Amino acid sequence: MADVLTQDDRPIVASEDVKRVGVIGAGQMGCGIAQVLAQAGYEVRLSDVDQEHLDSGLAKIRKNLERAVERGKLSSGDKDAALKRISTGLDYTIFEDCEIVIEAATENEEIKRQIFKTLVPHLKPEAIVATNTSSISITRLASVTDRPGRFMGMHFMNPVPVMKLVELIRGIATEEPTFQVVRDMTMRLNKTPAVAEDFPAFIVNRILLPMINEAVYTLYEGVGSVSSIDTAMRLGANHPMGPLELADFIGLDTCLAVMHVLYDGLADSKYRPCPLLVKYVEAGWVGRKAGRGFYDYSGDEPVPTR
Ligand SMILES: CC(=O)CC(=O)SCCNC(=O)CCNC(=O)[C@H](O)C(C)(C)COP(=O)(O)OP(=O)(O)OC[C@H]1O[C@@H](n2cnc3c(N)ncnc32)[C@H](O)[C@@H]1OP(=O)(O)O
Ligand SMILES: NC(=O)C1=CN([C@@H]2O[C@H](COP(=O)(O)OP(=O)(O)OC[C@H]3O[C@@H](n4cnc5c(N)ncnc54)[C@H](OP(=O)(O)O)[C@@H]3O)[C@@H](O)[C@H]2O)C=CC1
Repeated sequence: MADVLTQDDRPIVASEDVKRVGVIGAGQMGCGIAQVLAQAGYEVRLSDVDQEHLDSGLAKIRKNLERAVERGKLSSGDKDAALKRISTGLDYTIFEDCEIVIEAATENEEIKRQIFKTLVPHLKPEAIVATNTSSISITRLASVTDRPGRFMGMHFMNPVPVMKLVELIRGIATEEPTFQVVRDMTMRLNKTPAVAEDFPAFIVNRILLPMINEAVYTLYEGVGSVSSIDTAMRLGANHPMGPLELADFIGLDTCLAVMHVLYDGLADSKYRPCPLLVKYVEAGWVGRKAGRGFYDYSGDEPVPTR
């Protein structure tokens, strides 16, 4: 532990002392984050509310690493070592020895607030808490913890092992040493940080999600079909995925949650979630992870639903 005192007079962990990192939520993001942490040499503690999610998450990480070995990007020994560094558990006692815990559970403020309240009594006093939220106020989330100075946003992009960016967001109370430690960790993960202020949806999603929402309006108003909209944006704007394909990839529940945060937080009607997006989420058609969104994923190839 470094001998650095900050506003709340407790020593804060130093970058070189960060060895054990917790991840809360074994969904697509939590598993991706756990994978890149383990590959970078951190001991990872991964938790979720559901043992099945932990089992399927670990299987997904194993598959990703095996694919990297097959493609000659990773040695078999490094794959085994990375897998060995990940342990799992259903309760927060697994985080007692962690220097940093990254929350990557469902994009729902109430769920996240509950997680942080339950989590902090289990942490070392000097531990840092980060959230991978796509949109929610870092300052508000920090305020439910006993350590707003040791709290910040660390927003990875999906798929985590491939995407180079991590948005770093300070809340109003985030202390500089916290920021430095999280930035150093971002670099060790071989990612590029971009600093964003604590405004609804930060930078990437402030720009990307209204574009996706507009694509859903374009579908809703019959301007184009699912495949024509996606083809238009892939070939016409050189996007690697069409906006509806990307929405399914992100999760329509997450897309809708981000639009709500933009609409509520910025009080501007241009962020109104498209009613068709709302309907798909209400139907449980939340994208790839549910087997159905703007595409149906039950067959060999995704089939457009409209
Ligand atoms: C919502 C938020 O809060 C913020 C966000 O994340 S917004 C979403 C941001 N992400 C994007 O915009 C992604 C857009 N899509 C893409 O960039 C690309 O389609 C893609 C990288 C996902 C796939 O690329 P592709 O060229 O079509 O596919 P493919 O050739 O199969 O894969 C390229 C590499 O990515 C890897 N990859 C693809 N999907 C992956 C996944 N889900 N997990 C891990 N690795 C993956 C592949 O293994 C492959 O690796 P190698 O080069 O080492 O072999
Ligand atoms: N999807 C994306 O492209 C991106 C998402 N993010 C953010 O990352 C976070 C996670 O998103 P993503 O991985 O896509 O979502 P997923 O739906 O894939 O995963 C969320 C996981 O969290 C679990 N969970 C729910 N409540 C709790 C809890 N109290 N404690 C622990 N785990 C819990 C869920 O379980 P169950 O399903 O049983 O509820 C699920 O396994 C969100 O904040 C999202 O905004 C950030 C960048 C990109």
